[in-house]
Order: sequence, then C-alpha cells, then structure tokens
Amino acid sequence: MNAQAPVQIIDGKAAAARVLAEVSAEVQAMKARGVAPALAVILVGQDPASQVYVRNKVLRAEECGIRSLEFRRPAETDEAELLDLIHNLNADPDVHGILVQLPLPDHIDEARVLQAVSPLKDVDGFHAENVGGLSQGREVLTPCTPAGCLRLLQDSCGDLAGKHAVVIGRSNIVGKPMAALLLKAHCSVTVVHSRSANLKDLCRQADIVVAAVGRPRLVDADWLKPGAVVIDVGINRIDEGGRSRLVGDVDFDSAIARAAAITPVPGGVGPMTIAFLMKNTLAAARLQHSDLPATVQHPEAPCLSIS
Ligand SMILES: Nc1nc(=O)c2c([nH]1)NC[C@@H]1CN(c3ccc(C(=O)N[C@@H](CCC(=O)O)C(=O)O)cc3)C=[N+]21
Repeated sequence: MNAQAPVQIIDGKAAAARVLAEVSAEVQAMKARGVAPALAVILVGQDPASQVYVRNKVLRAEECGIRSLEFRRPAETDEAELLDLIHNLNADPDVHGILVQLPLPDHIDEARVLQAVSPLKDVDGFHAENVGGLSQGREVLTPCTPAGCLRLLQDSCGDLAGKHAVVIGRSNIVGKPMAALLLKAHCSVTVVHSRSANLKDLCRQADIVVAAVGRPRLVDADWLKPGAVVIDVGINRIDEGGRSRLVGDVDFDSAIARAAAITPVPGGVGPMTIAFLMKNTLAAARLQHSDLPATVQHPEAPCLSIS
C-alpha cells in the first residue's frame, strides 16, 4: 500500500485575513475618492446564533473600514414593515449593501423579502437577477459562502479545470450556487442530496467534496477517494458528553486519514463567508459608483467575488 501524504488542514482564518486585507486597501482607495462603503444588516427576532453572526459581521466591517448599520426588529415585525425598511435602504445613496439575516420568522415570506432588495445592493447574492446571472456565468454579486469555498479550493488545488466535484446539499444558499461556481471553474459537477441513491458511492468518486447538508459528521473516511480535497460547510451545534460543541458535516478525525486537504469547523469556511461579505459590499459600492475611476480597482483583485 502506498504511504499517504500528510493532510493539509486548510486555515480559513488565515485565508479570510488575506481577503480582508485586500478589502481594507480597496476601501481606503475608495474613501480617498469620496465614497465610504456602507453595509446595512437587518436582524428580525432574537435567534441567539443569528445575533452572534450579525455581531461578527459588524465587527469585521469596522475592521476593514466599512461603515455598518444594524437594524434590529422584534420577531413580531410584519412583512410590510420589513419591506418598507428595505425600500428605504434601497433608496439611500449612502447605503451600498443590504443583508437580511436568515432565517426569518415563519410569518414572513422569505422569497418576497429577498426579492425586495435591490440587485445592486444584494450582497448575499440571493436576488433572482443575481441567481440567474450566476447561472449564466456572468459576473454578479455572488453568495458569500460558496464564493469563499471556491477561493479556498483555488488556494489549495490551483486550477480546478477537469476535476470532479461532488456537492452534498442543494440549498439556494450554498449547494446550488456552489455547483454554478464550480461549473464556471470548469469542474465536472455532481450535486447529491438526502434523496440521492448511492450517496456514498457518488461521493467516493470526487476529487473535491463540498459538504453542505447540515448533518453532523455525515461524511467519514469511507466516503472519500484517497487524496480528495474536502470543504466542510456544516456548522452543527451538538451536545457531547453534556457539553455543547460545533461540528461540521464531515467527521474530521476520520476524514483526515484519506483527504489531501480539509477545512476544520470552526476556523474553515465560516470566516471566509464573512470576508466575502465585505468583498461583496465593496463590489456593490462600485456597482453604484460606476463613475469612479478604474484605478480604484486593484489590478489583481477583480471587481466581483466570483472572478
Ligand atoms: N442573509 C444571510 N447571509 C448569511 O451569510 C448567513 C445568514 N443569513 N444566516 C446564517 C448563516 C450562517 N453564517 C455564518 C457565517 C459565519 C460563520 C463563522 O464565522 N463561524 C465561525 C465560528 C462561529 C462560532 O463559533 O459560532 C467558524 O466557522 O469558525 C458561521 C456562520 C452566515 N449566514
């Protein structure tokens, strides 16, 4: 049997710090030309996890010089009120990005709310116009988590052309846009999900596995081809021995025996998601100020996160 090369643990925090440094430099350049990028974050209700995420987003924004505005609304807020707030932010020339934290309370129609955000300010990339643009391979505002995963894969594997990527999960937030980005990067893409027959056999054929199903430690070494690169999007809070801890959709301790490279949870995809939110806010500010001289754009950092 061949000895297996040691596994590379992909450091999402370090990768995110590099992205944030790029963003900070560009924010300064943009400010020097009179535009101060600003992100509005809307949080409806008291979900504790959402509060932590929103707090982190606001902190990261401040760190890279992006102005952040937080709008907290009670869980009972009705849809019309929320739509009203979004319309006001759409019309505000000093606000460049709008993020509506998900999930929303059950009485609010999530699709209608996401569709109300101006596509030019849609830093989540969830508006149908951006979803459609991504599927056509255009450079549009792109969902932050898959954009972050793609960057981690490019850093780790270089050229992705011709590789077989298996995406586990078909959500609008991760699975579907991830598949579109991998296709754009010239991978062969298989999307599998909870109803797939032979889930494990399909996964075993993958050069690249992106797990985004929300099932704690579903994927173990037995699911992997030796040398596979594994991106774990899952963030599952589980109780273990009376203590709460975060685990991914991948059984990390098992998978490291087969994978060539793997992201940990925490410290993998999560920090990259937030870094790409900042990148998208900058891209959104540029979309709204197409009059800015091109020198604002960093030559090696293309305008939008998918490129
Ligand atoms: N409109 C909208 N856009 C989102 O992008 C969005 C959302 N709603 N709702 C919730 C999910 C979740 N999400 C995370 C972002 C960062 C971490 C993150 O940085 N996690 C740290 C650990 C955090 C911890 O310890 O809890 C890590 O993985 O290292 C996690 C989760 C963005 N989301």
